[in-house]
Amino acid sequence: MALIWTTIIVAIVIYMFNKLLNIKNRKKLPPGPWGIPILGHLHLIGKNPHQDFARLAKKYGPFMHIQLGLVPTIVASSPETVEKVLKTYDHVFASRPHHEASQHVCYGQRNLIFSKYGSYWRNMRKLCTLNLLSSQKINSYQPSRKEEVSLLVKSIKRAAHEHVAVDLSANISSLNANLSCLMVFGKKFMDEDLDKRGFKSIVQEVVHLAATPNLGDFFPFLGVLDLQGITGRLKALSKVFDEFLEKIIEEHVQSKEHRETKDFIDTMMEIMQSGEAGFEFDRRHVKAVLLDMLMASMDTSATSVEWILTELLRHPHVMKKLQKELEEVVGLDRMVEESDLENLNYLDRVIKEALRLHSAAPLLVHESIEDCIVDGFFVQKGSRIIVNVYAAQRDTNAWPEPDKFLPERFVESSVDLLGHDFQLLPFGSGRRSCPGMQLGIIIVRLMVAQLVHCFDWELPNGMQPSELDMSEQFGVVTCRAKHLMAIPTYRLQL
Ligand code: HEM
Repeated sequence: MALIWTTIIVAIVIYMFNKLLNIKNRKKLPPGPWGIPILGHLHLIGKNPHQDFARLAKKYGPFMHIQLGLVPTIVASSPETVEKVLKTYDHVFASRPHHEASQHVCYGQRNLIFSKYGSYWRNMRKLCTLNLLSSQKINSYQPSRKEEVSLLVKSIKRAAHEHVAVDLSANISSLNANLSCLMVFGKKFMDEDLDKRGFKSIVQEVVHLAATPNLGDFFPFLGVLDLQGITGRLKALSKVFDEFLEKIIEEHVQSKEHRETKDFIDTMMEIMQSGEAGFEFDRRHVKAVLLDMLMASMDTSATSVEWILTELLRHPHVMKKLQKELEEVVGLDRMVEESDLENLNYLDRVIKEALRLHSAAPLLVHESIEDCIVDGFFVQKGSRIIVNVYAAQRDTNAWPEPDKFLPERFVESSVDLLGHDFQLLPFGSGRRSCPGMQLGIIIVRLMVAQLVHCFDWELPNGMQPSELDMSEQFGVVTCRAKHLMAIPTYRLQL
């Protein structure tokens, strides 16, 4: 108890000291709501922070200042202010804040996703882009994508035969987990392989804990106390992961088998053993990046596909139009091939529009590495910089009727998904944008095209499209709160 009181008193003293400093320096901060001592604005943030920030931005503007505990925070919410953050001042805002979870799970923030901006991040990003995520590497996994998607279609075909509803969310997530494991480890993992709780549930627990607001992230001196017990759980999980990764790396090292398609472990271990990385690169770095690739690829693609299918089920006329395009380009006597994807223009529009409404990562979290002035407003070094993708992608100046699902809005538009346009950023933009974008787009296109081409879909229990629950569950990725269920009918003639 005495410890907690001491902590609270120290927090109050630091808070008052910061306040006094700010008053003395009289720097003009961006507009924002009044906060309360110690907490700042933490109490204004609920289960869906992207929606809470968007509501606040309507009142205080698209470049807003808030205080999350002891951390000064800027939230950019319009395409114009997002451009300032991710383009004009990208060199200042390209770092990441302290992240208690990745300190423990990702070998002291040695991974790419959470590493601070600097030479280590630059070297690691280059290494991953060139060796793991190049076009050549992505193409080398084409056969396993084809095989895994065909297996999913076969299993759904059985459900179609019995005319029963399938859990699309679970199936999509399982397929993505398999694709990621094949790419990273060279094999799929059964549930019991990682721990008796199961591979997927362990990964999901880490992802969930990583997204849970940790007091240590907002009051750094509270980190060691672990008042919420999150750090303890993360340390236990990181031990499970570490043993798992050690075991599988060892299997790779011992294996004399020549593998035609090298998985990420083969590639990373080769680089480590050759000593050619050109920067400190040992087993901890290999393991941190392997975890990155697993976590970054599994849920982002799955969530994107889940939301795209949700919107198609809510808008049957769009589903029909997409099926018509697939019939014209592919025909009904074969399945979609990756080479067909570039000819599917309507598919492209459907995907853009669904990711505009449901970005897997609605908030991008960066950190400022130095003091700077943006449009006359002071941004302090060490500020957390939040890009509210959700708000920018629904900005009324950029998007007429922003809440409506209208793939046709892209007919005359040159806006793409690649981060050139600050009103559509599902993969981010600038230095910290997604290096797995090309792979992510292929997987999403392929899965949506295949599921819509092979099957007609109807909602179970006579549910009307307008009755579909659209609640979101915010996290490292923001997925559907409830699993998507639908009844398939097979439609190909083969
Ligand atoms: C549809 C699928 C995907 C989506 C929507 C997505 C989205 C994103 C977003 C929004 C970011 C953060 C940008 C920022 O903070 O400014 C990101 C970062 C990242 N993504 Fe993806 N991603 C996807 C697939 C993938 C895949 C397949 C991989 C690798 C196998 C990957 C690897 C990464 C990595 C390593 C980062 C961190 C980059 C850095 O901090 O420098 N992503 N992704």
